[in-house]
Amino acid sequence: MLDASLCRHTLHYIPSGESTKMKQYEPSAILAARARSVLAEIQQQASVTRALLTGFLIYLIISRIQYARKTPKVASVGFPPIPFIDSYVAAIRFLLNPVKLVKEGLAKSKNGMFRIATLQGEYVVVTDRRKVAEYIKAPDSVLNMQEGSNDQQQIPYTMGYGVGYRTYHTSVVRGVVTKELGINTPKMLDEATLALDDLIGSPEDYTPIGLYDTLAMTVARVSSRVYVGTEFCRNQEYLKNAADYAQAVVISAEILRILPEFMKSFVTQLLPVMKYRRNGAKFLHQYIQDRLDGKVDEDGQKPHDLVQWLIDAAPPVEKTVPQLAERVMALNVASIHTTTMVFSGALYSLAMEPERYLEPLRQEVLDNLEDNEITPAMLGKLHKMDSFLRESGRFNNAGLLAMQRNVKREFRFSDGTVLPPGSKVGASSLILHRDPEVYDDPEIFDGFRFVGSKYQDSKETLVVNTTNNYHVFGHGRHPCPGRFFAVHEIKLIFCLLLLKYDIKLAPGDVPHGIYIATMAIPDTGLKVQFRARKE
Ligand code: HEM
Repeated sequence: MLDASLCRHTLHYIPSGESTKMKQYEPSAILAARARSVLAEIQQQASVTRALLTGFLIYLIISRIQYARKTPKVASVGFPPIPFIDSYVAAIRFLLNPVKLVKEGLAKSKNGMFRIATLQGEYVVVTDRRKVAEYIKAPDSVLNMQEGSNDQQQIPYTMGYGVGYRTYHTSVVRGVVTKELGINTPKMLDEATLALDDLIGSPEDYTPIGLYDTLAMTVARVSSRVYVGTEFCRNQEYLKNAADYAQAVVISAEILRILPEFMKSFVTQLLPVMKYRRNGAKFLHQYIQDRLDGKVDEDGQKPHDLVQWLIDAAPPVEKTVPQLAERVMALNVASIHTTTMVFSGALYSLAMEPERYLEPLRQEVLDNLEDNEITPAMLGKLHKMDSFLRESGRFNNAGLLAMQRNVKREFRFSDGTVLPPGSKVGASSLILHRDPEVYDDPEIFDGFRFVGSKYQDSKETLVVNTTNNYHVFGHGRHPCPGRFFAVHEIKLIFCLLLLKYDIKLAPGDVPHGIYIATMAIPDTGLKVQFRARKE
């Protein structure tokens, strides 16, 4: 066998046409020498192949060991028993059927935790409020929030390096943006009134209005009045660019997440998200430059708006026009669709049962007006509205993976379960917002659930107060600092809507919210019927 194959191999080197002739005169010693060299060559090739295969095998073993090291030992769902591709298959299964998998995980898990795979990596999903209470207290050196957000939204690429790593805007939002809410209320009311007049008008009969887009543009306009003043908040192109940018961030993050790190900067330049970011910077360029040059109000005072507050707080490296523009755009992302999703969920619930909720909510507003005016103080007295918004958040805005944290140093739960460095953890609001030990009849929407003797004076149950079982705004060390602004804005627009309109859904219409991976997305296409109220 060996000989025959050797001969075939030897003849291979003989030019065609001469083979028979040459073979006749070739002495056997030469043939043997050739055979030996070919054998050596084959042996060499075989050993190279063997070395390559061994190297590859070692690589697979090491990567599997590393994978096992950073994989918490908890139940898992969606993973087929096929090493190396199990995580990819599980991620695709999760993408196609996220709610089913989370419910399966809940049923399978013995300790309120299970593992899923997503396109952005594997996560331990916590479904027990006692476990949420444990992990949510951990410092960022152990369970890191910003890295979790950077992963989720690919912030350093989609919104800018500074936004991802120099997060001074968080204290601006927690501080001055919240403190100046009272002063800014008249401006916000003024802008909301104008926006609703423009977008809904005063229809005499019930008229279908696309709720999501109407609210998104109203929220964008009212927020922008506080962020960048009248020059931009009434500029439709600016508002649309800001709203579209937020959506582009979400879509671009999905694409970037699956790329290796070294390709991300380059690919980001080709994605639509950059177009919106550049447009935003063009719009705001002169406005920010004037402020950096020290421009003051007509009355000689420092202006009161987001641009000024950011300039006052920014570290020197961030005090440039492009970076400040980037930061304003990033806060638009944090504000517009988040607020719209929460608000639209509540209004759909109202429009589904107007006979149950419209009059009580409206009467509460009428009873609390101060000299016929909406004021910051009266907004604080609207307990039914507050309960309605909290219940809507509990029921309608329950994502599958809130409060995502990246594990930097080993974290050990009290039952001994370990989250190794490199792993990721989050909590499932869909399960925790419907915990029957905490909420009576959790599967029923009860708009006034948090009003009444049981909850009297209980600050724990205000819409802005986060708990282990209510995380529309997160919880723990990093609750959303913009929640006071967002809720204030929603309440004042809600008051105007209740005072101005009758609201209902057309017979047979129901909102169809969906889950895209871990996010709960409300119906963005449904039309709600509005009619100017006859007093
Ligand atoms: C209804 C509207 C809003 C919702 C549902 C919402 C929700 C959230 C959530 C879930 C988090 C992450 C919390 C965590 O992981 O524990 C967060 C963080 C944040 N939000 Fe909001 N948000 C809203 C409005 C706003 C607004 C209007 C602003 C700005 C004015 C804002 C600025 C921020 C910032 C800066 C963070 C990061 C906080 C940190 O790093 O500690 N949000 N928000």
